[in-house]
Amino acid sequence: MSFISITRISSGTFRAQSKLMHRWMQRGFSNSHVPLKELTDTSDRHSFVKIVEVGPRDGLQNEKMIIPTATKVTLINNLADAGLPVVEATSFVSPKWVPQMGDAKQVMAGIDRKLGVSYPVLTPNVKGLEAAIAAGAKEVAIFGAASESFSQKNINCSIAESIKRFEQVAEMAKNAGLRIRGYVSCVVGCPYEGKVDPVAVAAVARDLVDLGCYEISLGDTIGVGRPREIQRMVDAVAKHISTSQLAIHCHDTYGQALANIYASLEAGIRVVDSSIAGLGGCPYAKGATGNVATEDVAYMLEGNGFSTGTNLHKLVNIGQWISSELGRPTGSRVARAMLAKEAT
Ligand SMILES: CC(C)(COP(=O)([O-])OP(=O)([O-])OC[C@H]1O[C@@H](n2cnc3c(N)ncnc32)[C@H](O)[C@@H]1OP(=O)([O-])[O-])[C@@H](O)C(=O)NCCC(=O)NCCSC(=O)C[C@@](C)(O)CC(=O)[O-]
Repeated sequence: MSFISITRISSGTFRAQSKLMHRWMQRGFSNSHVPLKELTDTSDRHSFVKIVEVGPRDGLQNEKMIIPTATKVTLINNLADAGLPVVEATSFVSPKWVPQMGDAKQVMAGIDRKLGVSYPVLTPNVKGLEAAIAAGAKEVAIFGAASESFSQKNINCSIAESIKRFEQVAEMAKNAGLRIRGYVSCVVGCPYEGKVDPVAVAAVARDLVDLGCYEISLGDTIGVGRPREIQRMVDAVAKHISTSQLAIHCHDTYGQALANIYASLEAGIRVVDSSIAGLGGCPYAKGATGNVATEDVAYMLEGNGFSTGTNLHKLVNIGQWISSELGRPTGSRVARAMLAKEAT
């Protein structure tokens, strides 16, 4: 298992980290359990962590009140301006299933496409893919699950059927020159089946890579995971897929998200999904709360020797704005703390 993506760090950093790895291996530790402090405590402390902002899609999809398209467009543009390299914009799913995403085409037509920023969209089937291509999407995401019941509830088919369906979507997407990201939901727990076997997660993740996904986002959909479970799960997946191709996607239902992200960093992951102001929840995962807040992730990473390319003050303001549009306080603890400090 590789502990860090060679492509994302300088060769000097890599050499320094390789030495550290070697030292730790000699002391009988596996490479996934080298203390993060030592991994990042090198001459070049700033290894980059890519934050994938999922607020406009995952964050808003569960909102009951239909949000104006113009608000969604402003949100996406502002998030890109705050330095986020990836802003998941919307999903081309059935509006009968997820009414909030019914304006996907209009959202894609309204946003500015900032150079260097990716705006992926979810496409569960060929119909969704065709609509996404027509709307000018350059990157799509297919989304499966490691739990049969969740797969049925979320996309109305079994895991095996979903992979078959995605085969066609992926083939068409590749032919159209699109990048494909893959999601695996319920990587530690399922709202219908309870605990999920890491082996099942690895199998779906491997299938998605075989279909051509460049990155697999491992989703703790209902936020039940704890650091050791997350680390065990990542280790199981990493037996089949390099950690340089993995992302972690944590919901914060039990308040474990940041700890789980930290555990994923220790396991070698360098891509983190998050949602501005902690918005979110999956319509087919009852009781699950929002994603981990982007502001909280950026604060933690930047304070631990990683760079994210984001502007925390801008993120806090955006989170505050969208939360007020939705009529609720921000779910970001960092934002609350910073705003309280500013107010004094
Ligand atoms: C997959 C389907 C479509 C199957 O749904 P189905 O009912 O089996 O599909 P169907 O092919 O029988 O079609 C039913 C109707 O939907 C239409 N339809 C069919 N497809 C589309 C489409 N793409 N766009 C627009 N319309 C569509 C289709 O045309 C038809 O319309 P009708 O003839 O009845 O008027 C449905 O189950 C669906 O849309 N599911 C999406 C659910 C969803 O979006 N869930 C949230 C995202 S996943 C998530 O949040 C987890 C994640 C990724 O964040 C990671 C994590 O946290 O774990």
